[in-house]
Amino acid sequence: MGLEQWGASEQYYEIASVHPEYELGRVISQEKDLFRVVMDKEECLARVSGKFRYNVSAISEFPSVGDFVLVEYSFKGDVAVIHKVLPRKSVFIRKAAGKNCMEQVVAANIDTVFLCMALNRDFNIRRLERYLSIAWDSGAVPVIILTKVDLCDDLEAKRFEIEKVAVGVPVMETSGLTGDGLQQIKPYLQETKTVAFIGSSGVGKSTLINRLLGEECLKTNTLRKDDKGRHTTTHRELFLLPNKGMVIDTPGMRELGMWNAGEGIEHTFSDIEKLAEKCRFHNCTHTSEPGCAVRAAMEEGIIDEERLKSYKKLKAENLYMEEAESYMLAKKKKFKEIAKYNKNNLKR
Ligand SMILES: Nc1nc2c(ncn2[C@@H]2O[C@H](COP(=O)(O)OP(=O)(O)OP(=O)(O)O)[C@@H](O)[C@H]2O)c(=O)[nH]1
Ligand SMILES: [Zn+2]
Repeated sequence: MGLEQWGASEQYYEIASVHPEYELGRVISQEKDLFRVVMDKEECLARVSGKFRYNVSAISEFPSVGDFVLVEYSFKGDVAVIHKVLPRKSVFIRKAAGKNCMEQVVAANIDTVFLCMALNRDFNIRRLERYLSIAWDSGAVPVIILTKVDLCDDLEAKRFEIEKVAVGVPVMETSGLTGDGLQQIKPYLQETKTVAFIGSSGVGKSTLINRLLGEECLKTNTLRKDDKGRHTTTHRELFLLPNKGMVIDTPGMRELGMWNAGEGIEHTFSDIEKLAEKCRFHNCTHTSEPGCAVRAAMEEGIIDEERLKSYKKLKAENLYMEEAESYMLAKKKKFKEIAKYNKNNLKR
């Protein structure tokens, strides 16, 4: 079975066979510059090679949880060396938190991305549009998981709001407390498939995963717990569900900034995009131009004003980051940023 149970396909083995000096592996967790990698028969800790570090031209090129990599591995206990990250079939990227112009890979090679939002105060349709945009851009298939259904007393109203923004996306109502709705998640947990749980801190991602692990009869629960028996996710980690694929748990995110997610935004707001084709000016900003089909639709109540605002905001933010990045690349500042990232990551 080996690495196949961790999702390694024929294609990855083929690429690896060109480099017999290296072993194929998958990154299952990361702490600073140290990666835990599973291989066909063994597991090891690994760092990227100096050459890799030197040649990298974007921070997103560094290995991340879910990545398939080629490692140089000799003895158990030794820190192995990562030489290559294999092409990703999907990657969920956000702008790293803070004022910098850096991207952060949240998870790679995922099949389904569970966008988790709690049905209590965390509920925020505008944030969901943001998550959906990045998810559609990632190449993974988004599914919306509404959590803490036991705490919700206006389910109908919330369902109605979700329906307006999540066309064509499956929506599940769940409770990690009562176990409600868990059955709907199960069809996505399949051998060789990887799912990731993404959402704000405290929405109940780990509670759901714990339940899923429990119901899969995992004998030793590998999720770490703090002294209160509570689990707080501090870093991303990929878990194997026996015969039922893989799960990536991610720490809760406060900010989810756009990073080259233009196509995802277009997909998420395809209703507005379609209307925009009918605007008189092809570069219409849908603010005050005559013959604007988008504003007309808004005035008729077909499009929510808040949704239009959200669309414009995400587009502007995305464009700003794209421009900032090309400016940094042109001024070679991007490389300084990578060097700084390298330095910070090597500090222990
Ligand atoms: N009422 C209720 N509480 C829940 C439910 N799921 C989780 N909780 C509680 O919400 C808190 C946060 O749950 P976690 O599973 O740690 O949340 P998380 O999304 O993994 O949080 P981070 O690890 O910080 O990202 C805990 O106190 C849970 O007991 C639920 O369905 N209903
Ligand atoms: Zn317009």
